[in-house]
Amino acid sequence: MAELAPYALPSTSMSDIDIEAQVHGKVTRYCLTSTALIVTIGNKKPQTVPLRNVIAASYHPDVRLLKVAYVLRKKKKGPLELVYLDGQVEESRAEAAGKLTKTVLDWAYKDIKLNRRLKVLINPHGGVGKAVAVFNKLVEPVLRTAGCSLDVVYTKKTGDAYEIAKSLPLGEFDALLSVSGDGLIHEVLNGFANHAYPRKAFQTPVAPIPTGSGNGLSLNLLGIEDGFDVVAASLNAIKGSPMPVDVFSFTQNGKQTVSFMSQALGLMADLDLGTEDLRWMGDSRFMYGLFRGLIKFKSCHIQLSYKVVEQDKRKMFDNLKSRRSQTSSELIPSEIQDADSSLPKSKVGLDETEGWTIFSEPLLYLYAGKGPYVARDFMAFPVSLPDDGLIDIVAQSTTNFSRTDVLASFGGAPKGDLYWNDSLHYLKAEAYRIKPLSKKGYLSIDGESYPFEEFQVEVLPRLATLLSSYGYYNAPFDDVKASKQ
Ligand SMILES: Nc1ncnc2c1ncn2[C@@H]1O[C@H](COP(=O)(O)OP(=O)(O)OP(=O)(O)O)[C@@H](O)[C@H]1O
Repeated sequence: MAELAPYALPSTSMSDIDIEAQVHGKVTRYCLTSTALIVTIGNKKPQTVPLRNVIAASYHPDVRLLKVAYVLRKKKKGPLELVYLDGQVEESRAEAAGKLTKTVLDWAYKDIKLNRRLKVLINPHGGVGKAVAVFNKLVEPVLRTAGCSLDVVYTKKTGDAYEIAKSLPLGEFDALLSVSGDGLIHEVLNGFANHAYPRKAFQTPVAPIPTGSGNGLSLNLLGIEDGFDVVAASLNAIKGSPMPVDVFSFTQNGKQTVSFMSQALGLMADLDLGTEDLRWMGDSRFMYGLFRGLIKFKSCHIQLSYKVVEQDKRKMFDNLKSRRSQTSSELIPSEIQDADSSLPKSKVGLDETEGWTIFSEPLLYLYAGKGPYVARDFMAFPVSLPDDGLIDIVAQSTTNFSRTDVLASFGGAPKGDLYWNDSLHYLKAEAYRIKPLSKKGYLSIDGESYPFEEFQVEVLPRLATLLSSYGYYNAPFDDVKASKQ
């Protein structure tokens, strides 16, 4: 997990909040520092629990019971696990125990609302079909221990999540959790777009709990180490801060849909939609699809045109670095007023041509979207920013480019190395258009299949809200590659 900024804590006398309790007959020592609770059980090695990982702390004077709960990685590369410690405190330390739990709770939830009210949608059939068991065993205990109230709905079919989001009572929930892959989130955001108060609906922070096959959104928010860790995702649901993000307006045959992650054609759509029958492989199916597609090495017959804003790779890389140095307080979403509650109007006409560029090289694939990771093995948009008002477009030309080159450069795909490849056109645009030049092909929108027909995509700046523990996408992009430029 990347380093989170330590909380700025009030000064206090540390000796007052360093106490002992009997936990299952073992003397357990709790010592609060400015960034962590250090717990030493018996003669064991002390556990350093970052305050962000503490989810509950209480003292019950009638039975002199000190209760602390946190999530911790017990093994270096293992998942986060929920730990409860209920300890008996000596009478002489009762006051100190009360003070310890109050201080721990104040600091562990600094600027974060306690007891969040969560709407939870669970797709029992997402990914490898284990969402219900995972929720019951790993997610619900963490959320309940943190005192969250849960309104849980199991989706029964495609469209349920859309309907729920469309009529979500606003103001009743602090966040919406999607125990699913990215497909259900696509439905939720489209439900918000069709809500009676769309802008306000979009202010409901969404937090993914990754139980799908790709889980790109979770990877982008939590990073490669924690992106598939449902306990890390639960911690983000409890403690993450609202982060405004751009989404896209996708218009096809006069119908507007919201896309939040990616649009893919050519090889990149084949490896997603062409591998639906291989869901049992988990996210390895994407790599399998990639190799299968590279063996075929089919050109993608489309006309791409765009309204470009930036295509200097070095500049886009520098912008990424400077965005990461901003503090999260500079990124607080602005309140939407009632009067401004309709969806933003399209600024780009469908027949507008001024300021548009037509890309003329033959393409292996076109990939456009937001959020660096599209899968665990593939950082497709390494310089993507959550709220720059632009869409990142990757156009992989087949000119001067061989199958061997592609395979070689895909070795570094998890770290975004392809970005620096000269035959890969990477640009940021306000909008783009696709005209298919052949009859057959796949079009993937956020991993879902759409007709292989003409469409236009435009950015809807900072419309949606996600919960984030970082305030940016947690996808470190290699500086070493940049310095080679
Ligand atoms: N009970 C259900 N039975 C079948 N399909 C469902 C059900 N509930 C929702 N769906 C549909 O399943 C689709 C995929 O769901 P989800 O996003 O959870 O997983 P996934 O597609 O495996 O993961 P990823 O999108 O990460 O590849 C959603 O688009 C949704 O419409």
